[in-house]
Amino acid sequence: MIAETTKAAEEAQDEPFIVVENVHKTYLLGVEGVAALRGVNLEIHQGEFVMICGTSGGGKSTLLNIIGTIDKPTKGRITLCGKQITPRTTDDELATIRLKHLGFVFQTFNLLASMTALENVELPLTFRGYGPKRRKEKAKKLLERVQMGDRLTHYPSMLSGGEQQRVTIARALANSPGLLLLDEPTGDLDTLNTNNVMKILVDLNRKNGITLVMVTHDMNLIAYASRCVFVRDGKVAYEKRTKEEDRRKKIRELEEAIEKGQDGNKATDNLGVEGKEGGEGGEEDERKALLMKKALAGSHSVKKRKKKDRPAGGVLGEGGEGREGGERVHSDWMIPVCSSVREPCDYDPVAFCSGEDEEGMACGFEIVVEEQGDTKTLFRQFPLSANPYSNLRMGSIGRKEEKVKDREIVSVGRQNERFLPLNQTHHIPPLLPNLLNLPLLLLLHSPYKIHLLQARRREKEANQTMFSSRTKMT
Ligand SMILES: Nc1ncnc2c1ncn2[C@@H]1O[C@H](COP(=O)(O)OP(=O)(O)OP(=O)(O)O)[C@@H](O)[C@H]1O
Repeated sequence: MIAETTKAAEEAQDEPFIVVENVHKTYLLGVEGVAALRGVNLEIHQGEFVMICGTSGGGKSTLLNIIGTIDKPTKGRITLCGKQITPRTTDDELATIRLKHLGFVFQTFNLLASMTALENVELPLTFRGYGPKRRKEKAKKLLERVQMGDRLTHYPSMLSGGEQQRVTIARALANSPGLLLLDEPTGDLDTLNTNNVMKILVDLNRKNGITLVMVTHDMNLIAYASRCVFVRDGKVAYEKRTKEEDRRKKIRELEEAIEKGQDGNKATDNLGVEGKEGGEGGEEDERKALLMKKALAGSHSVKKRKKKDRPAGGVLGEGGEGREGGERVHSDWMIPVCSSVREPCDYDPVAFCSGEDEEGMACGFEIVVEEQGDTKTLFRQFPLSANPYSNLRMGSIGRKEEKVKDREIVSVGRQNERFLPLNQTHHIPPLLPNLLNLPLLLLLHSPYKIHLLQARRREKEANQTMFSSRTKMT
């Protein structure tokens, strides 16, 4: 009996964790479309660390997004954790798979600038209904796991790129995923930070048994993985396994490099702000307040983004407002959310409500969802003292009206308006650069059904087309 059980367990282990069968993906663009994947076949087993490499534009990110269910194949089949995914799989089913099994890490850190490291990690736990005490404890543990226990109250702008990426990894681990999908997680990092991130990933794989699939351009990294899959012209060109002894050697070298590197770099690692946990000191508080104001105003440094010129995964717009080369850059992507009064919803809508203070500075937001006919505030954050509704630009919840008095929302109750129309969403990018990550986070972490509209390149075009374009690119 025991022998049989063991055999069954071994066979289960032998079952591939991810099966990609003849997967095609064509993006609808122009008359012909873009064939990003043209018949990919791939199997990945539990506990593997697989890198996806290959030429630029070859289809790596598309493949990763399809494995991660944030994009759907045009043709072909994916089996993920024993569940078959086809073009007919519903968004609800996909959300459940993501919530149960998957964690995501992207090249750009996607942290919310107005929230501390701890709060950023708490966010997915909030979406999942954890109470404040429980989620704080869990978020703290996750941050300690990525060696960020001494940066809990730091805002993203106070953290180095590598530290921000570690916070993102902690956030991706919030739902205890069996599979972590990473799209060039070290693409924006220097060597020291790349080493730190790689060490964490290797440990997650080897010590915690988490399966990793990572897209990278960096050929120096591939020996950390057990296998590398090379993708070219929308197909798997070839695969290469790393010899276990080579892998061990590479990891040993990594550990040595970290030991040597960290001593010399610690002081400059976080913009000179040493981790003073919960510091009462006036100077520290002032510095934090200033950095936070800057972050909210979108003036924190935004690194050049490799994929700036197209929406990530074909689903979400990237961009936002920031400074590049000292210039203020406005996003030309729409924030792809919300339903409209003009078009009745056939899904649970999500609205963003945001406000700005007298100086026009973004100061808060909330997310409202509708559940069985009732609206409910899922998340609310008004970190600055100004009245966030003094100049309401966007959103508003159904059958309810909100007023703000002394920083607290005191009443609710407006009739006949569910949400502000979509044509007002173009106010958002200049208003809340910070918010651009929210649709992505909601998509990845919330159990709510969210219907994302394809981001449109130009506002003008978007204003004309958004009401009719409800569907994602498939
Ligand atoms: N949303 C989109 N709309 C239209 N075409 C897209 C979209 N996303 C990707 N593509 C196209 O699909 C092809 C594959 O893109 P993908 O991002 O998967 O490649 P990649 O191998 O990850 O590239 P890179 O290494 O440069 O990041 C490219 O030709 C790209 O231009």
